[in-house]
Order: sequence, then C-alpha cells, then structure tokens
Amino acid sequence: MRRKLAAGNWKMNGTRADLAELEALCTAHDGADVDLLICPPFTLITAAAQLCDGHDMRIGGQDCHMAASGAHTGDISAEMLKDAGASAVILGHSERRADHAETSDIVRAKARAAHDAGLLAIICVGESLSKREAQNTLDIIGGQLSSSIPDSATGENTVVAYEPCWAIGTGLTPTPDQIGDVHDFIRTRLEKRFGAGIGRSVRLLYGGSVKAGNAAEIFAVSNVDGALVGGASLKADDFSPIIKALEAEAHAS
Ligand SMILES: O=C(CO)COP(=O)(O)O
Repeated sequence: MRRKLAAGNWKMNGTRADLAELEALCTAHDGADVDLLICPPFTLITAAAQLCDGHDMRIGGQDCHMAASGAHTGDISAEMLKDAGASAVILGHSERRADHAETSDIVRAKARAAHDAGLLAIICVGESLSKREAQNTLDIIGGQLSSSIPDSATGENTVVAYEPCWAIGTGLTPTPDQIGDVHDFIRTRLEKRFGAGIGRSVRLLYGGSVKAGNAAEIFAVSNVDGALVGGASLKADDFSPIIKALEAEAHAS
C-alpha cells in the first residue's frame, strides 16, 4: 500500500515571515495518515527544517546540481540540501525545464545525485498544451519518463509528479479521466521498466491548479497518490483543506 503524499512547492516565494504558515501546518496536521512535505526556496530550508523538528513534516529543495561539489557558482548540491535539513528535492519541474533549459538527461543526472545523497527525488513530467492538442501527451510523458528517471530509482527514493504545463498556475485542470489515463500509463511504464515490485511502489503525484475545491475529485482517481501543489501551498488555510481531502481519501481507500 503506497502512503499518500501532500507536497507543497513554494517556488520563488517566501521569506522568514512566511514560516508562520509552515508552523500552522505543523500544528494542524500530525502526518499520521499521509506524508507531508514543503519545498521552500533554498534560503528557508535550514530554518524550515529546524521549525519542523519533532513534527511529521518533511522539507525539500526545488532543484539540485548533478555534482556533489565544485566550481558551479550559484548552484546547490544534493549533499548541501541534505546538510541543510532537506530530505527531498523536486527535479525537472517544467519551470526549470523552460527557464534553465533542463533536459531529461540533466534531470536524470540530478536525480542520481539526489539518490546518492539519500534524498527523495520528486521527478516531474508533463506535456505542453500544443502537445496535448496534437494528442501527443503519452509520447511526451513516455519519453520524459525513460530519460529522466535513473536506474537507481526505487519506491523509497523516487516519486513521479505528473504536471501538465498548461495546468500550472492557470486554474485549468485536466478531467479526472485525463489524469487517470496519464497516471495509469506512468504506472504501466514503471512496472515494465523496474518490475512489479518497484513499479507499483513508486508514488505518483498530480500537480497543476490543485485547490480545496477540486482536490477530493483528483485524489479519487486511480494511481493518484497525492499532489504537488504550488500556489495553494503558500497559505496554511489553503493547503490544509487539500491535506484533509488526502487524509479522507487515505481512510477511504
Ligand atoms: O507547479 C506546480 C507545483 O509544482 C503547480 O502549481 P500550481 O498549483 O500553482 O498550479
């Protein structure tokens, strides 16, 4: 049975004052029924990890370098994330693929570095609107899965997040059937490549305009093991109902 995961991606948002939101989440949720993760910007990781000490709330980064150390100005390694108190890292987010020209090969190398450092790698895949309209969604996702996930993946060290680019921050979401089709496809691909044991144990998150109003419907879809939430993870009052919807789904299933 895969444990469900509610993950928040704060993106380039948040200063120390916003840690009050994290504190409120820690108070409201004990993590008994679902895993909880917030990925704040690098600058807040140490303080966030200290704040969450003693709570079932994990802290993650939003990117890491593929090398353990070296002359890479402005970059952060997986080891550094771990040292700062992170236990997970988001990799290959479509904003990084677009803004920093990250290819799936680069994402795979970063995921390997994350595994080597003992971090949970949350590997993102997703199609653009034009690819969906051209009915190329599964081709795109299939290619991204093969190239972005390293051979070192297991259910313990890897999560795959399906985030259609056109649903991110737009208020648009795929239908439950569309989400189910992609999640079932990802599950099948993972089982083929890694075998049933690992293939069935990797958790699959949906991401893209998840909010309180649509969370329950999305969480009921087959092979959706939780969500990677952007905008609605910034405020405890917005994220808490999403976590509650996931807790309810965990009880029901
Ligand atoms: O990109 C996302 C999470 O990584 C989704 O962002 P939104 O929830 O703001 O659409």
